[in-house]
Amino acid sequence: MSLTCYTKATKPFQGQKPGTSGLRKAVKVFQQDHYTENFVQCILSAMSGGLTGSTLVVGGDGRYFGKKACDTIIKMCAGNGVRKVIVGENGILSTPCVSCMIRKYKTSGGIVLTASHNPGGPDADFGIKFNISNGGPAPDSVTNKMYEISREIVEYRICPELHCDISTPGTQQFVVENRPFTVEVVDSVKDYVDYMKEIFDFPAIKDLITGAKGQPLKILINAMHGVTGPYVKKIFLEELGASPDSAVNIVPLEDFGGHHPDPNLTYAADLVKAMKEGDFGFGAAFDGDGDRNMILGHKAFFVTPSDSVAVIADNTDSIPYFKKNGVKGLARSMPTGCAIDRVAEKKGVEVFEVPTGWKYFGNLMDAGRLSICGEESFGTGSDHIREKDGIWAVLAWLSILAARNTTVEQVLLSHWGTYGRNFFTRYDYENCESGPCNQMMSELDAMSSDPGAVGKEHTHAGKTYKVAKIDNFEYTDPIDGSVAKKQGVRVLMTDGSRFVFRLSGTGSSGATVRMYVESYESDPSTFTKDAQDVLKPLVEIALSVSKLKEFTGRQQPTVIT
Ligand SMILES: O=P(O)(O)OC[C@H]1O[C@H](O)[C@H](O)[C@@H](O)[C@@H]1O
Ligand SMILES: [Mg+2]
Repeated sequence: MSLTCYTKATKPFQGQKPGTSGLRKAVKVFQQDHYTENFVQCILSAMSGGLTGSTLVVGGDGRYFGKKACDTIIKMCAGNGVRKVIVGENGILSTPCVSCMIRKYKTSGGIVLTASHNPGGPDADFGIKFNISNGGPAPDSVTNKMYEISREIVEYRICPELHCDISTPGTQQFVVENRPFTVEVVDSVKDYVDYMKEIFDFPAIKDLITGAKGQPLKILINAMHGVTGPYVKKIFLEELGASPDSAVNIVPLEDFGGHHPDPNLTYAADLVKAMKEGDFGFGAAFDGDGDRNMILGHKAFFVTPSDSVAVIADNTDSIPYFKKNGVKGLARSMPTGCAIDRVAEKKGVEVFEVPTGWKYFGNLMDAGRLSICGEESFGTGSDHIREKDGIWAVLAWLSILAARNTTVEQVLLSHWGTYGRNFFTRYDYENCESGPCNQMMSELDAMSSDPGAVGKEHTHAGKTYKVAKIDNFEYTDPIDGSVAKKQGVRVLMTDGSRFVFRLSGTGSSGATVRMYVESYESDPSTFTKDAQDVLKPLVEIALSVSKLKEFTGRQQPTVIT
C-alpha cells in the first residue's frame, strides 16, 4: 500500500533563527501547532543538492519531546522525498555518534535533537540542529538560508499515515507515493564504539584501569543522566573492565534528573565532591548530548579545557590515530586560553583562532589543515569526526596516563614546566536582561574605535596592566573566505594577558554574559597557585572597564570556571 503525503498550510513563526548550535527554545515553544514542522521543513528545504535519494541520520540526547520530534521528522522526511532515515534506537544517539554515522554511511547529513547542556523536561529546553554531510554543524550559509525560509514559509509536506516503531533495531520498508522509503533503527552505540576502538589502544587503557601492570587506576565517570550513559556502560564497564562503581548516572532521563547536564565545577558538583572525598585517580563528566567533557584528577584536581586540549596536542604519540595520520594543525576558539598555541609553536604546526562554535573548525579539518582543537566551553576533539567529543577526550586522557604511567596532576605540572602556564577563568552571568547587556556590549565595542583606550594603564591590588589593543573579534575563514564579525570584544594587554566579553549564543531566554580572563606566567613558583587568586586583579579591572555590575545588576556571576 502506498502512503499518501499531504501539504499543510502554515504561517511563519518569529525567531526560528538557529544559534551557535541549532534552534534552542523551551519545549513549550516547540509544542505549538506547526512550530516543529515549520523548522524541520526549513532544514529539509535548505539542504543543498536536494532530497531525492538522500539518507539522513536522526537521533538525540533522549530529552523530553525527543521521541515526538523523531516521529515528526521521519514523517516529514517521507513527505519530502528523502529515501532513507537511519535513527537511533528510541531516538537515542549522542551528538558525536551522529557525526560519526553521517561520515561512516556517507549520508547527506543528520538532524540532532538536543539542547546540549540545557536542562530538559516539559518546562525546560529542546533543540533541533542540522549537521551537513561532513558530519559537522551546518555553517552560517546554511543556517541563514534556513532562517530566510522560516520567515516566508507557507506550507510543509508530511506523511501522517506513516507509523514506524523506533523502539527496536531493524529495517522498516514503506512505500510513500509510490516511492520506496526506509527507516533503519540502529543500536545507539555500536558504530561509535567500533570507531573508538580504531582510534585508541583499548588493551593499553584496559591494563591501566584494571591494574594489569601495577596499581589499577580508579576512575569515576558521571554521565549526568544524559545520552552518554549507554556509551559509558559499553566502553568503560564492558570493554575496558572498569568496576561497576566507576560509572554513575548512566541511565538517560528525559529531564536529566532535574539537573543542568553541564560538566563544569558548578553543575557537576557531585562529581567534584566524590573526587574530593574518594580515592579516585581520574574523574570525568559529560553534558546532555555527549560532546562536552570535564576532566578531574585525584582530589578533584581541575584541568581547564584550555589546558586539556593543549596536553592532548602535546601527547599525540600516545594515540594510535595520530601516530597513523600525523598532526596537521591545531586550533582553539578565540576566548579559549592560549596554551595550545605554545604547543603548536614547539611542534612547528599551524594554529588557528576561530570564533566560538565548533562549526568553525570544520572547513579547516576538511581541508586537511587541522587535527586537534578545543574550546574553553568544555569542548575537545579532533578530525576523527566533525563535532567535539566528550568520550573521545576521556579516552585520549586515559591513553596519555597509560603511556606515561603518571597522574593527571603530574601531567599538568610537567606541561607547565615545559611551556609555562596560561591561567584562565571564565565568569558567566546567566539569564540577564537583554537590553542592558546589549548596551554593555556596544559600549565595549565602541572602545575598540576609541584611540584613547589604547595605552591606558589599569591598576588593581598593586598589579598594573597596559592596554595594547582592543577589538571586536572578526574571522575570515582561510578556506572559503567567509567572514564572521563581532565575535566578542577583546582587551589585550601589553604583557599578553587579556580579557574578553561576549554574549552566549546558546541560551534559550534572556542574555548570558561571558567574561574570559587570561594571563600567562613563566615563573614556576606560580604554577601551583589558585587561578582565581592569580587572576583576581585582572578580573576586577575587567569588571570595572565593562561596568558589568551596573549593566547587569549582578554582584556575583552564576558560574565561575
Ligand atoms: O555561546 P556559548 O553559550 O558561550 O556556547 C558556546 C558553545 O556552544 C556550544 O556548546 C557549541 O557547540 C560550542 O562550540 C560553543 O563553544
Ligand atoms: Mg553539548
